[in-house]
Amino acid sequence: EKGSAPAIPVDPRFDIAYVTPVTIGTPPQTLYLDFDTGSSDLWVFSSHTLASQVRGQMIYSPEKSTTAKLLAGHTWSIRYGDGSGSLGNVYTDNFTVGGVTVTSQAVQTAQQVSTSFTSESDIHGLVGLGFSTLNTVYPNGQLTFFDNAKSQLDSPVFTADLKWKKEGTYDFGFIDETKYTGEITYLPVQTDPGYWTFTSSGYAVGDGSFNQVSISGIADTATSLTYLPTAVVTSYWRQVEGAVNSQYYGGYVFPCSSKLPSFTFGVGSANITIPGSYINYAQITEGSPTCFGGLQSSSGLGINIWGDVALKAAFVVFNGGNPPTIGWARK
Ligand SMILES: O=C(Nc1ccc(Cl)cn1)C(=O)N1CCCC1
Repeated sequence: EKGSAPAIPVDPRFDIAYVTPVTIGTPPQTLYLDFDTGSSDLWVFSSHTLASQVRGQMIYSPEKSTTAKLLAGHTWSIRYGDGSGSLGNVYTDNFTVGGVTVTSQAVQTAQQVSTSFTSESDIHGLVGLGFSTLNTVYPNGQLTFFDNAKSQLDSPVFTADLKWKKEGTYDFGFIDETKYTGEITYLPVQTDPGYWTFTSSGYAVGDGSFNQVSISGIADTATSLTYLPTAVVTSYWRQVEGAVNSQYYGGYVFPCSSKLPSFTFGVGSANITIPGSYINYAQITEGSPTCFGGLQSSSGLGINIWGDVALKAAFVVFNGGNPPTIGWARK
């Protein structure tokens, strides 16, 4: 089996996130979910979510699905790197993405969600695509959609072709050669504790010289920006006149009129170049001459994160084979 589904930018003014249509249950209920390689819970806004915390989201109602089964005695609770979170209980039901169906997928129904989820009406939940070891369901951890689907896929892979302010694609079970140029460079993945963790071989700012330095980080499709070591980020923003690391705004801001340099990162002996335009993330407020950078320091996170700002510059293969690897190609 194989399948494809669109990755639609939420608020295409600045690619906050990407959502993908899925159907759950019988008859099928359609929701738009944020596919997240940085976590491993599949949770949705539901008929169980506090009414005061639902603001326009589509919801999954298990009581309207003839194939839904309560996973009795199971609960979940998750906290993300930006401080947002959700919690609730668990059903199993049929779950379909791009024509690939998993029967009896654990679908975590939210009873509570934090304010940032309530205020984002275009995101109706998340599909975790990290390793199942990260799943928060208690007392028995559940498998991700990808882990459940893997055995029925033509190849145990999924790919991410995210795009700048445009609709991209998630493919399952195959590698679409038309989506990239040149070769795919595969790197080893550290699967402990459960992220797609790989080591980049270095970086260059604009047309500058390449700095060979190992940067271990996670590929995270649900993190909007990219967070790298302070030394790397400082050397980037030093090239932008008027850029400052603002305590007030919580990161590097710069004059929106700036022409930003590109940022190149190494993947083995190859490299990926993020155009400067992708690093101009957004005006700090509507109409402001000050913009917020898409490349920020990871100090304080304890982890480097290659988020959407980096991922959308590449075609990325998440290979769930034995051993798992991650592939990068230019496009
Ligand atoms: O919070 C996240 N990433 C993240 C991590 C660190 C920092 Cl500073 C900011 N963001 C993340 O992946 N998600 C998934 C759903 C909502 C947020």
